[in-house]
Amino acid sequence: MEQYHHHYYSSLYLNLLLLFLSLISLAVATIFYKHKSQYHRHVNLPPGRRGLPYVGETLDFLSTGWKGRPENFVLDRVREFSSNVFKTHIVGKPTAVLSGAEGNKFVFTNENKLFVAWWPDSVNKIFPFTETSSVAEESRRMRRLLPQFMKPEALQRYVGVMDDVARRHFASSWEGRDAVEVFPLAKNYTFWVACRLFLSLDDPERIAEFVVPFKDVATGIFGLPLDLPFTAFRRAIRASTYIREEFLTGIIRQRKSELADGKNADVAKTQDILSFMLMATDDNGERMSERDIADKILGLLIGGHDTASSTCSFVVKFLSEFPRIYDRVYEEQMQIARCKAATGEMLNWEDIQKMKYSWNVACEVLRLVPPLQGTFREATTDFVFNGFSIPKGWKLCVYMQLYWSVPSTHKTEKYFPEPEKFDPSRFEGRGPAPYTFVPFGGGPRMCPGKEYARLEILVFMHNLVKRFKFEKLIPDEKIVVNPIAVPANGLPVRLFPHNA
Ligand code: HEM
Repeated sequence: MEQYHHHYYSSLYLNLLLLFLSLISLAVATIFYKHKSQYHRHVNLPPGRRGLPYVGETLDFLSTGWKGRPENFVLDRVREFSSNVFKTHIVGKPTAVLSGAEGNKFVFTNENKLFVAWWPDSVNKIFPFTETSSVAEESRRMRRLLPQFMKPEALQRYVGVMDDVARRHFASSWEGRDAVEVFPLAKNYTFWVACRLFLSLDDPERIAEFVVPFKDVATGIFGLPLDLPFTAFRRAIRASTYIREEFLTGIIRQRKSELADGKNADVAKTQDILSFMLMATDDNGERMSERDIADKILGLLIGGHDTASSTCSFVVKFLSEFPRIYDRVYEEQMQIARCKAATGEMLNWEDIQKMKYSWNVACEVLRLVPPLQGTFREATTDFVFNGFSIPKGWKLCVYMQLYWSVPSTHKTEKYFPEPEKFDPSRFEGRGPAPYTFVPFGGGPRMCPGKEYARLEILVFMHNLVKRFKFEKLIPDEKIVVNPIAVPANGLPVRLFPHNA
């Protein structure tokens, strides 16, 4: 009996051992096969480097931005590999960087077929909505909400409101001063416009309290996602919570009760984005939660005021460097201003249509100092771009603002003659070639705030040149990109009022 048991157990052990060994070899074979097939499937990955373990080439990527030449990260590699797509490892993931007009065209025309919206983890931690939903879904929801707010009738209405804010902003922060720091003031202006149009908030002191936390959020978004004390990232997470809980929730609740009581006589309030979000319903007839509204408005306030304030500031920089261009902008704006002088009437939609030269100047500013250098996507399927395989799951960094490309001829080609020269006439006539000038992106995901931004930049230019000439106080002030292009020292200028 004992012998039987012994025999029984030893053969059981032997069988188990054999089973175990065959499972292991099966697993090894599967992994090997998978790896091999993956390797073969993606044998033609784009050229490029992985960089250091974990951080990859992230530090290189960020430091070129801190030095004010973010394009160098891309440009150096485009030149080194003679390719307008290369692989790298930034934001903690394997990434393919696409650039040039070919890259732009490919991304704008294959949106949602080959890739979807994606943001680095750092963005997801600062905007916590993505814990319960995906970036792609939230982006779709935002895009469904915005057209109502950005439709032509609404935009036409905003011109006068923007002019009213600009007049009060210039009167309180520029007039009567010998010198100002332009960038913080431009931010106050665009933030005030956003608070007024999104939330019907019009008290400059209350608005000013929140300028700093908003700055902290914006600075932390694309930095290193190190959640440690004293890092910009930790500050951004705190600031985001503070803004949503201290600032937005109170405003949302108050409006909700006003709407419920029906005591909202103020027409502007019923037409702002907050009322719109409170009343909107999704496909199932459900209203948005307070938290959801706070998240969306935070995103809009960040995206909507930081970018445009960068452009307003660089308009001042370039106008001070090119007096002839300043004179032409001045002439154009004064023709409009003179018609209004007698009545004090606000700017309107027709006036904006007359600001053609001024808009060419702003476009040239957007070309030379684009507020956003690029954007991200995630590949939802394997695909091929310019002969190179991009595997499913890889992140794409679309570097939209590179005027250099390496077409199949391997010859570096320029889209803009003398690309470093400030020349607004490039935008006259037919303007730049398709897919070369895309500061607002393109295709289905093009910036929904483009027209709104155009209006607020032009209204700013009108109010600026109507009042002052100016001179830079730091002649060779650097530009830093962190993550939005800004003047390193805030752009201090001396003011010369026209009516002095
Ligand atoms: C000079 C000013 C601005 C510039 C240069 C700019 C540029 C851009 C760019 C390049 C994108 C990314 C497109 C993509 O991923 O393909 C974007 C997206 C976006 N922008 Fe703007 N923008 C500006 C102003 C504004 C304003 C004023 C608002 C709101 C009022 C706004 C709202 C948005 C939103 C909500 C998105 C995300 C769209 C999505 O997820 O599909 N932007 N913008």
